[in-house]
Amino acid sequence: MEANLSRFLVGLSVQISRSDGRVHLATVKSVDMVKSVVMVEWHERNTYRGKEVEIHELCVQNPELMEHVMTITNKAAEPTVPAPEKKYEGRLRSSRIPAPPPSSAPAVTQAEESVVNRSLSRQTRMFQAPALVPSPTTTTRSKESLENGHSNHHQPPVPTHPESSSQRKKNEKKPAQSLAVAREAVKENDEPEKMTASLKFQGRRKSVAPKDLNKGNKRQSCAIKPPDVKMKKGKFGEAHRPNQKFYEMIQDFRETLEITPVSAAEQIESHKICVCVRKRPLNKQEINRKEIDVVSVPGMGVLLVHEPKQKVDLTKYLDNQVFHFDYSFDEGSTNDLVYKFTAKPLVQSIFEGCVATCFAYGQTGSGKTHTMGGDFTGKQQNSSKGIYALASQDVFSYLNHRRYTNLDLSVFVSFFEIYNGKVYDLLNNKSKLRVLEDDRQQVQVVGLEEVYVTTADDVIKMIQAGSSCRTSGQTSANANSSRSHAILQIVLRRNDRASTLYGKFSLVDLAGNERGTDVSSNDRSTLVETAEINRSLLALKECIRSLGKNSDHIPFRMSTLTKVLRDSFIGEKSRTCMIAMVSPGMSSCEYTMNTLRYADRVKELSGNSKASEAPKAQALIESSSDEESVEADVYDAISQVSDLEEKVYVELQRASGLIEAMEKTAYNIEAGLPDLKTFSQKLFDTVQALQSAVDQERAARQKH
Ligand SMILES: Nc1ncnc2c1ncn2[C@@H]1O[C@H](COP(=O)(O)OP(=O)(O)OP(=O)(O)O)[C@@H](O)[C@H]1O
Repeated sequence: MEANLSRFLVGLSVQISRSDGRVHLATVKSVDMVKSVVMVEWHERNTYRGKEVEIHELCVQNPELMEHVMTITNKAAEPTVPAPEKKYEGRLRSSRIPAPPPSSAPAVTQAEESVVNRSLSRQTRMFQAPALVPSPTTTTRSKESLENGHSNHHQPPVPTHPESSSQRKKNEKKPAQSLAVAREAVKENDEPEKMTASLKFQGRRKSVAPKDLNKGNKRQSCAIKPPDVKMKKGKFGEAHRPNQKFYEMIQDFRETLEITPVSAAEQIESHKICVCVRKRPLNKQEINRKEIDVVSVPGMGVLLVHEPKQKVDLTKYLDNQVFHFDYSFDEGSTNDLVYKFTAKPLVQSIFEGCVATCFAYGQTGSGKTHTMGGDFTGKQQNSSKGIYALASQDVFSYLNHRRYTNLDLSVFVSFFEIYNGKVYDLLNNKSKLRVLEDDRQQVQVVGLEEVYVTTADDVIKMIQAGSSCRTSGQTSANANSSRSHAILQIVLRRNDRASTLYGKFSLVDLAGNERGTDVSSNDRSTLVETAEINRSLLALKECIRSLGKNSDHIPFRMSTLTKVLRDSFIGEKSRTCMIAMVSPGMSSCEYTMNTLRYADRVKELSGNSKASEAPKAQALIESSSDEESVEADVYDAISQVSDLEEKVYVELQRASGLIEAMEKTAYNIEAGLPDLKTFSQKLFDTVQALQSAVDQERAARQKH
């Protein structure tokens, strides 16, 4: 039967429907009766793409086929099932995803095999399983990625285009292009002229607004009709993956993206303020929960969030938000690669006398500690693989470099944390320290241990000791790591009598921002903790923005964090880098958006960054339409309102703390009132007695 059906169907040109709603022609390449599907292929954007289509779905789409298929199916007398078509196994929808090697497949029954193939295919698309034999294009990319510092088993999910290298060269010349490519993808279904218009908008962040999705034909393809109209059945059924529809929409979207990951060979640009974003891979729990990955990193500083949304009429759609930073690192990027473009240039800057600061920002579990402190093998952290250690190694390389030896410098290290506005020394049994400011506005952390070090190993040992102290201390204090800021400072001092400060590098693992706007908790300590974190993160943002504006007013007194880092925000010699970490899962989408908005605001004024240059340059070339500039204005206004909201929120929290303190005082006064009354009565009695004694004395004198 399959042979007949194959003979009939293979090579036929048929209509297929995409999960984004498009219907177009494709050629049938093979038939798989076990799965009751056909594999179709079509040409799109200079490459061949593939997809599995269920036979019944094919018949619905191509009614003229129905009769023939029925005839052949009914005629099938022999129930023997030939070996399933292997050609496209593991490729599922994209013809560019590699197939698994036959030898690696375990011996399974046909039914099992079908299930195995399906789940493999699913994973392949998400995580590019390492066991798969790569196709020629993917092999090139894998090698290239490895060389570029991308770990093999975390290859980005979107395969490369055969023309990507030439395209990449083009992109290298035009940094803004990647954003354009992403936007093009966002609008892939627009008519060409609309698409051209859409590319003109080069704002920093762009939301493909849901309001537009169902306006006439415009971007209608991004929306899924409700089930009672005409809905494509999920390949694995909604029950198997809770958000199958969104998953398919995102996968289809990704097929249109061109990937240009950060390459280790790329030129590193020096920035006064550099803002990057790093996406971690889905973790085991998220994979077990069948969470979908809603973040795409096409590279060239671009990151997309596919925010799943649903209208009141149950229409599902993606609100695709585009963000543009100085660098965007995908889930395959190693700490080495991230380090190279973020902290490494800052290490060199401290040998030029700069005050450098590198921040890791993001929600709990997004990878801040992984990036700063080193990756984990089980529960063991490999401290030599984090930015702390990599920076320390480079500090000693530079120190011994002939270019800097005549500076006659020594290296000192301190490691402390800020929890609830208080500073604790992690190199001195977590002793509590005071922060003082002198007449010249110099801030001192009184008694902070500053240890002289001679090798990177010394620093790594101190990081390990400090981190363990931090963890155990927090357990006893009932606070977890994400609720405190940890700061490692590497200080260069001249070997003169005064041990003059020459350069300083602060590496900061910030408190998680995940509960930044959570006001549902009534627990007072949580509220105070949250208010403190909010205040410090808000203060940090304001200070970096002031640095970007070259403003004289740096609001560093707003929080202990910004107080102790005051030097970082002042003057020509300041260098700052923020790495915003994001978790890719759909359940983290809101936090991811908060993180990206925050980073976006930090970056906004960093005039020397690629991120802000791209739109400016583009604006010179293309005059944006009224609609676009209104959109940009609205976005700016929203950002300002959200900043104000944050400030109001912080002030409210502070006010509520003050009210509470006043209430406490009032209560104490009230509690002390009876005593006060008794005391005043006694005083009154004493005064009376004294008065009468005085009167008696006076009367006695008069008698005399
Ligand atoms: N880029 C990455 N690649 C692989 N695994 C990662 C990556 N980033 C984070 N992880 C893993 O995710 C988990 C959480 O990461 P991590 O502890 O660094 O998060 P965090 O943001 O520091 O959280 P917290 O604020 O709670 O301290 C760890 O098991 C870590 O190994």
